[in-house]
Amino acid sequence: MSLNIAVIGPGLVGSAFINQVKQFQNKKLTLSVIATMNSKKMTLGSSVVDSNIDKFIEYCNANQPCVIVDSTSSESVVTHYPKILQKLHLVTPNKKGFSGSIDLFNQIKSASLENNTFCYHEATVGAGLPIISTLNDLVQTGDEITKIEGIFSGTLSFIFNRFSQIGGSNVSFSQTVKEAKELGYTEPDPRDDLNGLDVARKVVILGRVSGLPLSLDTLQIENIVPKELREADASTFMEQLSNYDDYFSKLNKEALESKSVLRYVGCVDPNGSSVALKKFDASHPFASLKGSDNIIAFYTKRFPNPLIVQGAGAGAEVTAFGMFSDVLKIAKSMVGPI
Ligand SMILES: NC(=O)C1=CN([C@@H]2O[C@H](COP(=O)(O)OP(=O)(O)OC[C@H]3O[C@@H](n4cnc5c(N)ncnc54)[C@H](OP(=O)(O)O)[C@@H]3O)[C@@H](O)[C@H]2O)C=CC1
Ligand SMILES: N[C@@H](CC=O)C(=O)O
Ligand code: NA
Repeated sequence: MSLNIAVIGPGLVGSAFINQVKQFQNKKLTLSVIATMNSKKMTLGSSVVDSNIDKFIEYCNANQPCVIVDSTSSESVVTHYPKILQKLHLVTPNKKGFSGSIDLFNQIKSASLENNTFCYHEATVGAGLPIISTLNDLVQTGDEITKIEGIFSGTLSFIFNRFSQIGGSNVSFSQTVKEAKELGYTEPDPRDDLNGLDVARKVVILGRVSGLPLSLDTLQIENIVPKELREADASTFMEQLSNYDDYFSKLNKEALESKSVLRYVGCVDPNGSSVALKKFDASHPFASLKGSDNIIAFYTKRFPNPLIVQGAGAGAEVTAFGMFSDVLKIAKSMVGPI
């Protein structure tokens, strides 16, 4: 059996995904990347033309079975999901469609259910870590979620694991942000991580998957981008962030004096969800996290001692893995075990 794949946004993550797919070999299943599209050009088979998402979808509809992989962070591409899901499957690491308007979220769910097309978005939370699939399994088997708490940002995990550690660190805050960007952990503009919005989107997604009608408008979100740099262009922001190193060093010093470290955490809680920079005692599991690891604790009726998932939560390869494993789930539903 052959499954076609069409990639919107062959950027950092999208290219890693395409490379992983190209290496796939299996006797029962062939995967072919038949089309790609960025904001300017699209390749449909062997022809290269100006980008037009309606034509891209038409081409995919004519080349079934097909999965569209949206690897952009575009607000406009996600508005096409209900249309895509009329005839095609969808896999995406793009958080916008599931954390923006609740109407769009519901339309996406309905389009998938009514047309029997799959819509998988594992990589929207914790990159390739099995977070969405675990949550869906818990909910669909009848467990009750009481709280989900964790470090959901690979970028903020990396930054605070490096910058705020017991025993001290000799790296500045701005330097850790630069490193996180160079390592491919950040959003295209790192302020989308530092302002808490990326974590907030993940909290909203987990809330909605667990049945809570969370929204970005009502969630409490702590923005740690210095006020003066919030409107600056992206390169000015990166250049001037070092002017605020002393501010972050002072916050860190205060935490270390009370034998605590700083960690940026998200919490899904029916009694009040939040996204904030908090102090954690050196003995807390969040305090000993390494690299860009995420740690997510699911507290449920069945798991009063939380079910914990931990591991690399950002980076092109692990994100592409999450997308690829979603594509393989779709393929296996068609071809059986592989
Ligand atoms: N980096 C990570 O660790 C993780 C990333 N993600 C998510 O993965 C997604 C991709 O991230 P990343 O690869 O780093 O981003 P990049 O900026 O590297 O790539 C984005 C791609 O999308 C294309 N694009 C943007 N807008 C449009 C549009 N309207 N139509 C068609 N193509 C468009 C860009 O093309 P052009 O060059 O023409 O603009 C580019 O090819 C994001 O949603 C991100 O949140 C999720 C989990 C982890
Ligand atoms: N910028 C995000 C990427 C994954 O969603 C992060 O740092 O976690
Ligand atoms: Na995930």
